Amino acid sequence: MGYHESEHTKNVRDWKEVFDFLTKDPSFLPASPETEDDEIRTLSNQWPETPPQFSLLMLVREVCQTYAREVEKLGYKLLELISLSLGLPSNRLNGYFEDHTTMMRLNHYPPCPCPELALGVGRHKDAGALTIVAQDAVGGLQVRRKLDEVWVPVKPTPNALVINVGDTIQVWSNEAYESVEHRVVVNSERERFSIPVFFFPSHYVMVKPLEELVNEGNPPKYKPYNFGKFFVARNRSDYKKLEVQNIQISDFKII
Ligand SMILES: O=C(O)CCC(=O)C(=O)O
Ligand SMILES: [Fe+2]
Repeated sequence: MGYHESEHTKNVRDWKEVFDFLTKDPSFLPASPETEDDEIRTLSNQWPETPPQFSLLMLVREVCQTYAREVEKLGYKLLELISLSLGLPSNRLNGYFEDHTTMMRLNHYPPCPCPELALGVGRHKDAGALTIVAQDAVGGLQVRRKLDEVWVPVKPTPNALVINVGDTIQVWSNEAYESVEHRVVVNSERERFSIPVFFFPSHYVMVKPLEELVNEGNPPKYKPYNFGKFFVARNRSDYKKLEVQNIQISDFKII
């Protein structure tokens, strides 16, 4: 985990640079998406080793970690509210996050000379449970309206956070909640900053519709899948050809 500027969405380099760090260090993910490969990879943050005390670097690290801790509290609160809204005990989802792989990202989208030819982030759905995003006043985040497939801007609101429901909650809730498709457009004049915190469950969690929510009248809409394998496959497929569809939860849909 650290700085890089080579994120791709479907083999197109995103017009952005990022700094990523794990909120739980170390975290664990499968080494590969192959089901027969049970090797686990250890991920660690790459903070500078010994920054001088009271340096700007030290301050940035502290501010980032404090912010992440607070947003994590909010994330768990939201998971509790989602559980209650589904008629479940408030702590129903907590066990899935014991060895979570939650990550915070600092996004910088520089001005782009040809914004019509590039995207800050190509269209995608977030694979995890929830994403909590702080964005500045520039704008650029868009969600795809299901009704007519029009891209609708998510207007920046001062002092407000954007909450994205991810694929995992769509499956757990058996589609009571839906993961929204979104993207980020860039512009030629103003740089943009955003800070998403991605809530990812433990890599070994088998994601499937919660048993309490399914019955004869509402049968499970998804087959179980391993979160870590799904996540790694999703990241890998971002480097495949444009025509190749990313792995999606629809691949596990029971029709
Ligand atoms: O920059 C944003 O507003 C959101 C970025 C995003 O969707 C992502 O990194 O998954
Ligand atoms: Fe996203």
